[in-house]
Amino acid sequence: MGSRHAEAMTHVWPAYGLTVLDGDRTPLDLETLFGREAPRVLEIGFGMGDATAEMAAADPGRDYLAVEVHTPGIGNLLALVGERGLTNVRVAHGDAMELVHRIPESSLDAVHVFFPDPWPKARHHKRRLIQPANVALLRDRLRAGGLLHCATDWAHYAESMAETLEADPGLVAAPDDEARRPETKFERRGVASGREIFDLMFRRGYP
Ligand SMILES: C[S@@+](CC[C@H](N)C(=O)[O-])C[C@H]1O[C@@H](n2cnc3c(N)ncnc32)[C@H](O)[C@@H]1O
Repeated sequence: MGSRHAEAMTHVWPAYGLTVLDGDRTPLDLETLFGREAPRVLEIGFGMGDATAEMAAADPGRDYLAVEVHTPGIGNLLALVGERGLTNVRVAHGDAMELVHRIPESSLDAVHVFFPDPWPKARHHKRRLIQPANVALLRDRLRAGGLLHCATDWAHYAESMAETLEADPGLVAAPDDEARRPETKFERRGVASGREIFDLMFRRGYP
């Protein structure tokens, strides 16, 4: 771990970090976690977190709960949060779906899943994040009208995402929404390899 990350783990993690333990189902009190009442965005698998920090800095009226399993990414986002003085980001270390179980229903304004691991081999598709049971859980955590925004540079995953999202009975396609997000690190890699970028946006329907 570099000194920048070590410093962030010492000084930023205690205030803004959250460890996700497998099997822990204690409901999260988001108002206490963020210290205010505001619309909330969940970002799943933020990688190194540069895009997350950029979005949170440009969007101070909303709170960002960002979850990642990769330790260097945790250190980097914490360092960015400290350096940029961001008070609207909380950094969760652990499995995203374990965290989702702890988020109250109808409490999120948006869920971002940007460039999740594509698991291209057919025998690994079951490891993909965007699959029916996970989508149902994510949709329940959104408020009515809340946005589920997925992006990928893998055409086959985009097709399977579209099928899964369209099949969910509580989601409505939002084709006219603008894909407003910074370019991410994995997106840059995909573009450099000549791959097309797909943004899929769905909103939770009103009951
Ligand atoms: C392909 S990278 C994309 C990172 C970033 N969103 C970007 O676009 O640059 C996928 C990320 O998801 C993280 N990830 C995979 N499974 C996860 C899980 N179950 N919970 C949290 N993060 C996960 C990985 O560690 C990795 O950093």
